[in-house]
Amino acid sequence: MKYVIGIDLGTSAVKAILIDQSGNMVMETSAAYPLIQEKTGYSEQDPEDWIKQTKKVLKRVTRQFTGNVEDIEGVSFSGQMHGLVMLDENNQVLRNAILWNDTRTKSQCDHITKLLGDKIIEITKNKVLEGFTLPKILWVKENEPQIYEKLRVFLLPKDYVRYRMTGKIHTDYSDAAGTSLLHIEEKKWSKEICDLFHIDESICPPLVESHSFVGTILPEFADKVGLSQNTKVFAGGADNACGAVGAGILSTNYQLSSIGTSGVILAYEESIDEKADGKVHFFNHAKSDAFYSMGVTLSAGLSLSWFKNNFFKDTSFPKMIDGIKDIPIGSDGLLFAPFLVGERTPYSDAFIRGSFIGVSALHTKTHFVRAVMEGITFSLNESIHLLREKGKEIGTIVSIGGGAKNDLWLQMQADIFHTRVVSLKSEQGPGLGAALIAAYGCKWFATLEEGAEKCIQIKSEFHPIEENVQKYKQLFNIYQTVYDHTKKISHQLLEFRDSE
Ligand SMILES: Nc1ncnc2c1ncn2[C@@H]1O[C@H](COP(=O)(O)OP(=O)(O)O)[C@@H](O)[C@H]1O
Ligand SMILES: O=C(CO)[C@@H](O)[C@H](O)COP(=O)(O)O
Repeated sequence: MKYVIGIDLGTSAVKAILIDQSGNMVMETSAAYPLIQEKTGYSEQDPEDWIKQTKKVLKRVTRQFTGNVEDIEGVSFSGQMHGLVMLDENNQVLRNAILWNDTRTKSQCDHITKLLGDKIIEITKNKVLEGFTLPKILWVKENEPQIYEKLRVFLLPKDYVRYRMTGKIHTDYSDAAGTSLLHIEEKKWSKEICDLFHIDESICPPLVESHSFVGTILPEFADKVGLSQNTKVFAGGADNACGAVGAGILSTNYQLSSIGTSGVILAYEESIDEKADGKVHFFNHAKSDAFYSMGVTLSAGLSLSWFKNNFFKDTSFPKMIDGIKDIPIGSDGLLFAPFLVGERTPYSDAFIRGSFIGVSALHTKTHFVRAVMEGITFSLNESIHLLREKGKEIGTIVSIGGGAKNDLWLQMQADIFHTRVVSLKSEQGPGLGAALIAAYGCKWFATLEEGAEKCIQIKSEFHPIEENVQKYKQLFNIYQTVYDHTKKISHQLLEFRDSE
């Protein structure tokens, strides 16, 4: 029996899964690392933490593995998108990685948008947002010129881990798509954008397909983690693209809802969107020459973890959530907007902040838990709303990520999204997607679709309950007015805080 490993470099943790050639999930393990938030709006990680924890999960896999490690034929990656890792001429890391949820780059985004105008959407099919990579590069150029001077190549997070494993430098199209530097249709780094911002194109890593074989494991790395040096390494993809592969979003029949640190609603696209307007993201898929549209809630799982860490520290997620059964839909008039770190879809506003509205003397801590979960799901529903407006038919939604572990939340998704929602045997969509990419690279399957068919198993399904749907529709209409009503107050509060 042969095996492959999928490594998902998430924001909160790295997860590794081992699958066998029959499509069974043999092992699943994870190791966490911290976020470094030196100032408000900043979000960084030390790439060395990724390496340490990736080695730890791989060691765990090989220690528990009862077969011959030579039979672990391939490895591939899924990674948090957009993060900037800067390497010098000796491929040494120059500074902490600046992550997708870091919002320090407002002025760089304004500058890019001013200089490029409509061209940014024409070339990259997306607006430029604070989280994307190009504005981060420009921020370092302006604010840390001594570091920028030494920059020889930048990588996305999972590409750096793969580099340390293989000694080879690449990125794949699905991750490159989130940099604001890729010509999405031509699948080339945009010379026009590089030239306009005086960026040497040589800092952009060589581009490959997600299933491309990029090398084998360096002897020292292999020894350390117990893998064979012959294990083949395949490029992998952006976590949302891999999540889509791991959830079988390889045709227009299914859409994806992912509640990780961020939240995502994603729809498969067969061809380039000639009419992309930047309201939702449009990126290259990890499946060759396919694409996807996606809306992002910046603080989805993060909102619930934030709430738990502050108010339910010693309670588990299942126990904390269980109480919401006894709270009615709408949390007795309490509404939450999950803008803890700004919001992407549909507002693209790094400075909006979250709010609880309607707090009254009858509300308990558990009302707040329900309100947080409802607010996150309403935010995701804004992306569904935009996709429906674009003419997308929302059929069955496959729910993945930490949020898919809870049946009450899955039912809430079905009721708010007003569609059938299914959960999978493993909610680790991106890790499974990475494993499927490795398996496809190893030629276990003729297509990714065939692999998905064999490996993805539905666990349970949830149908909208009409009475709930109607109540949530009313509430969603109210939710949609929160941004406009709180924008000015939010911005004033940030000004006040920053003037202190
Ligand atoms: N048992 C659970 N039920 C519901 N939500 C959960 C549960 N466990 C974790 N979560 C949510 O899932 C999020 C983590 O999801 P995950 O997919 O692991 O994130 P990432 O890939 O960003 O590291 C947490 O922030 C938390 O809000
Ligand atoms: O910025 C985006 C997508 O554009 C995020 O979805 C990141 O890719 C991080 O993902 P998680 O760690 O939340 O899975």
